[in-house]
Amino acid sequence: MKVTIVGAGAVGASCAEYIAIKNFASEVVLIDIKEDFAEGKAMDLMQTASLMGFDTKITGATNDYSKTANSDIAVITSGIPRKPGMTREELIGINADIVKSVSSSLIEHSPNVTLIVVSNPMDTMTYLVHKTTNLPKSKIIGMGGALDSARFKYRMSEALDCPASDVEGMVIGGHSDTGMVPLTRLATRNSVPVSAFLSEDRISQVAEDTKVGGATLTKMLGTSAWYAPGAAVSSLVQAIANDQKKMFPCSALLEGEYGLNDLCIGVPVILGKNGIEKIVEIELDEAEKAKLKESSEGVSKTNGLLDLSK
Ligand SMILES: NC(=O)C1=CN([C@@H]2O[C@H](COP(=O)(O)OP(=O)(O)OC[C@H]3O[C@@H](n4cnc5c(N)ncnc54)[C@H](O)[C@@H]3O)[C@@H](O)[C@H]2O)C=CC1
Ligand SMILES: O=C([O-])CC(=O)C(=O)O
Repeated sequence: MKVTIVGAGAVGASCAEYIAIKNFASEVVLIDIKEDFAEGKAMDLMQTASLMGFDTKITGATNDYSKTANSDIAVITSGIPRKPGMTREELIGINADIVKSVSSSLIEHSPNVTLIVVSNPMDTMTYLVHKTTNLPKSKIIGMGGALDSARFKYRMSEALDCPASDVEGMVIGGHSDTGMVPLTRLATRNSVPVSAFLSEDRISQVAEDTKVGGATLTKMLGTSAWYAPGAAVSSLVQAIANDQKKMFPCSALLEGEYGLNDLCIGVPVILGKNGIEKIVEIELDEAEKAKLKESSEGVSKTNGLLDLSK
């Protein structure tokens, strides 16, 4: 199993580290445009192999896509992150050109690759890859919901004063400060609805904290987060690599599902060796449907800023 990660920055390197520690891939190639940067990150990570007990071979390359040839899975983290006070949508100008050229170079050397798009604004970058490549829709996956759901479980575990592993929950919708739809009605602690333990106000607070999870960390760190993003990507990569058939909310191209069309947005999908093997349509109540619709309008508005004629 060969995995390429484009962008050896904070998220890309964290993702490579978690993939290596989980020890399921034979090879990880890191690519960056900064001279020697990916090579340096790869060497640093390889010097942890004997300490952490993994056999994954990590190499780095500066913009040389021949090194990525025949990758099974590629992750796109190249681009700029936001600074405090910015929205993810403000990154579109620079990141769209980067994502377009990177996805085309990847596919040139790995025509059967499954792509995981991370660069922001992620739902729109995922849509851009659909519009500008010939990959089947099952092989273009946007990562956002897996991270947002992990943050939702973290916030819920804080409210419940329990380990996050006791909590089940999912966030669908756009990966943006206002567009996320945390499904509080369906969240449970060991199968018991969280409403059995928490007031409506406390549950709403968890949902609001979840939605601004990325912005909160960006304010604290001066740039956006990387550990949980890297871990979330590594879980998607592992689900595909090990054909796990696990369900994650991912940004997928919708063609009528949830009453939505011609956009990529976070919905539950089954991930296996063929990428997105199924889009799962769960029953939403009227309020959730309305929030997802509103979220989709925000994503479509950002998609409208893309120049698809180039
Ligand atoms: N979807 C999600 O849930 C998340 C998305 N992000 C996004 O991921 C992206 C990366 O974030 P960080 O790793 O923190 O940024 P970073 O600045 O640490 O790393 C980005 C790397 O991309 C490289 N790069 C730029 N243009 C390139 C090109 N054409 N080819 C190859 N490499 C190139 C840069 O040299 C840099 O090393 C940002 O757009 C950020 O907003 C970050 C966290 C979560
Ligand atoms: O907040 C950001 O800009 C990066 C990101 O998508 C996240 O951490 O959720």
